[in-house]
Amino acid sequence: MLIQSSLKKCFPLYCVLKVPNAGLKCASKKGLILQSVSQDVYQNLALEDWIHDNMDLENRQVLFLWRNSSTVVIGRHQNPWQECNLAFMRQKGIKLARRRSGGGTVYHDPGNINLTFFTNRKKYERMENLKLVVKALKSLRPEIDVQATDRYDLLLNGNVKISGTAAKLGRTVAYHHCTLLCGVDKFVLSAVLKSPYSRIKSNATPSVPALVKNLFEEDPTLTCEMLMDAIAEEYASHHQISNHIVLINPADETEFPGIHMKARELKSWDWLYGKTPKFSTSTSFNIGQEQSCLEVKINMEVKSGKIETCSIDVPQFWLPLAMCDELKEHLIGSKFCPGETTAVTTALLRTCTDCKLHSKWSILCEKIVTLM
Ligand SMILES: Nc1ncnc2c1ncn2[C@@H]1O[C@H](COP(=O)(O)OC(=O)CCCC[C@@H]2CCSS2)[C@@H](O)[C@H]1O
Repeated sequence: MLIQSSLKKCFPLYCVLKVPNAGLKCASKKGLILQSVSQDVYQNLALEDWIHDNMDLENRQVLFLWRNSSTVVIGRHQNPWQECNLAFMRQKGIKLARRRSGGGTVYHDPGNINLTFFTNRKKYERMENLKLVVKALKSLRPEIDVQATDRYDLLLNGNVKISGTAAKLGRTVAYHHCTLLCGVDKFVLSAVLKSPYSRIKSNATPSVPALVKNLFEEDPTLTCEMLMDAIAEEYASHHQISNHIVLINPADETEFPGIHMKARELKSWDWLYGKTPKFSTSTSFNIGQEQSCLEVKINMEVKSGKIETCSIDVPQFWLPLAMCDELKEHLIGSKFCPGETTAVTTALLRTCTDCKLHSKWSILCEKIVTLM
């Protein structure tokens, strides 16, 4: 429920008030607490970018609170094929996002809160931010056992992770963002973070898997709203600023000029997949041949998300070398993705009039698509 800012006077100092967008212009010069009304990961990441690029963070600190619909968020230098189950995500409508900060892969849904702490470079202090979150949790549930680790995770009861951290350091400004697992779907979390590809070689940053727990499992009476409000209150009190949470809509181009373009870039194939560090993948599978089995080996090198080299090793008596070469030639230069590969191989299959060879080529093409 939105409360008019004129009601502010009626509330005690650190009771959180929520005001719509208009509050941004007249907001405190020293510090600001923003909360997104959108659960679209690309819009929210675009808003992070927008704040980073456009707001005066030299003399002002900003806390941004946001949640997303089902999404896997990979780090800036990661390989999505290596980190998650893309086929499962496509099937379930789970989004993929690549953030601008480094680090590992996490799963978001509305049961996960994200907190972004913007400061100037000098004031960038991840441990201080995490201590603030712990203090907020303790203000709600004094008995809760949450501690920050030296890799800036938050652990519950000393052994299960409830928060992961990443950061982006600019020349003059910086942000630290972290998650807070409140009530995410843990079955989906573990299913999406399991990659089906075991044979990818790359220098991409690997994630550090951990046992996770939701805060709601510890205390089912907590809610995301309660937790966000408690963190906002603690932030306001710590920075001695107004306890208003300004509700903002990252889809509002008038308020945030240029934000649509930022969101479009974050959603693009070139950013999501094309930014993957170069990798190679190898696979082998068997094809039933009358009473026996034939082994097929495929190796590919993928650069900027596109197939750079490709080798397909099948016995020549099964498929003539020339046909293998033709398939390879068509694949090289195309995107390492099921859509484009299906289009390429379908066009190629149309050129084959020999029924038997067509079906063999087709088996091969189908297998290649499942690799993606
Ligand atoms: N939502 C969430 N929160 C905490 N931990 C998680 C989550 N999802 C998965 N995991 C666990 O963390 C590891 C990966 O840990 P790892 O340490 O490799 O990576 C991170 O923690 C990155 C945190 C990024 C935070 C950003 C803040 C705003 S946008 S995303 C994964 O394999 C799971 O075991």
